[in-house]
Amino acid sequence: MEKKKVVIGMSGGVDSSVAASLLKEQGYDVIGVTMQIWQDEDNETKEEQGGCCGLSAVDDARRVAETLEIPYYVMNFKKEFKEKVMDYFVAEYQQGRTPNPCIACNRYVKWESLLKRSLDIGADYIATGHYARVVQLENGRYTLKKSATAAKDQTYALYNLTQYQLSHTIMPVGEYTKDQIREMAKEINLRVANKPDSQEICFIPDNDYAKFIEENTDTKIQKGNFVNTAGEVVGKHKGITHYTIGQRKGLNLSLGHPVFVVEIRPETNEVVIGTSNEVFSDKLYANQLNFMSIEDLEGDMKVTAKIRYSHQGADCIIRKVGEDKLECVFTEPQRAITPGQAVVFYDGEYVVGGGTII
Ligand SMILES: Nc1ncnc2c1ncn2[C@@H]1O[C@H](COP(=O)(O)OP(=O)(O)OP(=O)(O)O)[C@@H](O)[C@H]1O
Repeated sequence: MEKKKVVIGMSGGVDSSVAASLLKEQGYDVIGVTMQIWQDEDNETKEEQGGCCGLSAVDDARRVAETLEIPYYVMNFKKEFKEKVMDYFVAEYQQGRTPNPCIACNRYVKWESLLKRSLDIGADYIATGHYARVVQLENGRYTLKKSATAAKDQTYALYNLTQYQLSHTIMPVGEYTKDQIREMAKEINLRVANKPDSQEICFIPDNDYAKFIEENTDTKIQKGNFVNTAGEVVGKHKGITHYTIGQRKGLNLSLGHPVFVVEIRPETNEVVIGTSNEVFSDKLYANQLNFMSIEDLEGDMKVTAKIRYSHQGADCIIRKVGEDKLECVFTEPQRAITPGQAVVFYDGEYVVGGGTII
């Protein structure tokens, strides 16, 4: 029988390198691909342009491919990444929301663009080093199951993959712990075995989001008022792009008690601050819905919801309140429900679906 062909996205890190090796062991015909996504053309030789797709990533990935004796290519996805990830990131902040660029990158760049190009060159699947497991349920639907190590689980950032995309996806490292993956990397003599995990947002290496936004927009970021929940002006803010819900640091307000951002109002350029109690809420609405384990939501459903990557999850009831809108009511109020972030629903270990908090 002819071997199934898999394109593995290689970022030069430990996880995707071991994923490539596991796929080879499992008998697939494996092709390594590194996507070039964000570095500036003029700066390609600069060391600090590393990221997950700079020169050192390509060098590392190429060496791993040589060690594993698999064909290796570098593909350019800068246009897709700029449009679907960087431009979206800037636009969302300007609208007073807090975006999640990794989720946009996963769906549109990794799964839409890379999957398409991979199928075009004759592949049957794409694979990544994400900590998650693709499973097909008894009802025939594909979904994601949390990774064996809860602490590394990345299903949150993958909730919006479609059924078609999931049916062409393999995530080989989801069954293992990070320690096991590092062990395997050593066994197969991968030089990248001790490489640290990648951090934060890849295209903003110094983590200064506001500076990045300012440099990537023609619209001038305007200073405005901090107001309290009673509507009184209590200070001046640096521009709404500097803030997110729940933020306490960097407000430069001394009101005699701790204050937090509770709302951002782009239409009036106001940042609303409140007490720690006012950052809590027991309800959210979401749109841009995508369901995995179920075809659609009918009636009420009891699930666990994660409202940000680092959230441990909370019990709630979800129900549709429009064609592309749902309401989620938590058993206990949750801190800092943030518009623009994803909310992902779980039934035990399995992803039910998710959406964008509005
Ligand atoms: N530039 C890229 N080119 C190809 N695939 C990529 C690229 N960046 C990320 N990926 C794929 O997405 C997966 C998850 O990426 P993420 O940034 O979350 O993890 P990572 O720490 O880079 O993982 P790794 O240890 O494999 O480097 C990677 O394991 C890899 O398969």
